Amino acid sequence: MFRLPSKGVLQSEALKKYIYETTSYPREHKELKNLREATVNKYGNKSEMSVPVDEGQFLSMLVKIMNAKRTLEIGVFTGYSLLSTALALPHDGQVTGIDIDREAYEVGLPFIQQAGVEHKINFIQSNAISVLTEMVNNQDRDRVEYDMAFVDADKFNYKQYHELLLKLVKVGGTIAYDNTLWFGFVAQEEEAVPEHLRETRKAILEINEYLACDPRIDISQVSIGDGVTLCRRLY
Ligand SMILES: C[S@@+](CC[C@H](N)C(=O)[O-])C[C@H]1O[C@@H](n2cnc3c(N)ncnc32)[C@H](O)[C@@H]1O
Repeated sequence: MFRLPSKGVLQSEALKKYIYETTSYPREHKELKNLREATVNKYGNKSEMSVPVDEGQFLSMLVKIMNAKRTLEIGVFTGYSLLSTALALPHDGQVTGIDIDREAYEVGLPFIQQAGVEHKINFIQSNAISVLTEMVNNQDRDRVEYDMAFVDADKFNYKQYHELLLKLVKVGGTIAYDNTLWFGFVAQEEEAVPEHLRETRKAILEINEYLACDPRIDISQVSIGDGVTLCRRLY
């Protein structure tokens, strides 16, 4: 009798390679490819902090499906997800990207400029918690509501980001949290997890539980990249 392969097989490196080669790489924007290669050249292994090419396309699709016009990004690095978003936004759309590290953003900036979308980007070099807190405090004055937010920064602050973003993203809008499957280690016993990944895994397990119990949102866990949790604000 035919039996379906186990989930482990479905998420293998071979399958990832198949997805990249058949769907992702052929449709990757030239400047995203250039930015990705420049990031690898400059940062080596650390370049793995960038969202992978299929996740960039997923974000782009989300922006388009939602007809998003104003979005937030927490954690920019060299800008792979930022450029994916900016390319997907309409001409008068804007993504506000927040990161403490301007140097990394400047590695990606020439490719953003070459792609002709710099005008859609508002980069803020700062700690994201203080920027978001200020945005919430100035909300009456600024009256800006965001359609979408993508969170890809310090995992220990995800709960705080969630509380702030629920005040900034409009009802019906989406908040996407990256890395919520943490290399698959969320599903393993602590002893099986390399020691340097345990603390972050614990923070991710906590936020996953927190989000799963939150009645203010619809939720969907997506197994793309390192896991993306999609939350839709209900009220
Ligand atoms: C995983 S990387 C982001 C990758 C990016 N989304 C991409 O596709 O290239 C995480 C980024 O979060 C930034 N970061 C960490 N903690 C932060 C904080 N408290 N406020 C702002 N940025 C922060 C780091 O400087 C780093 O660039």
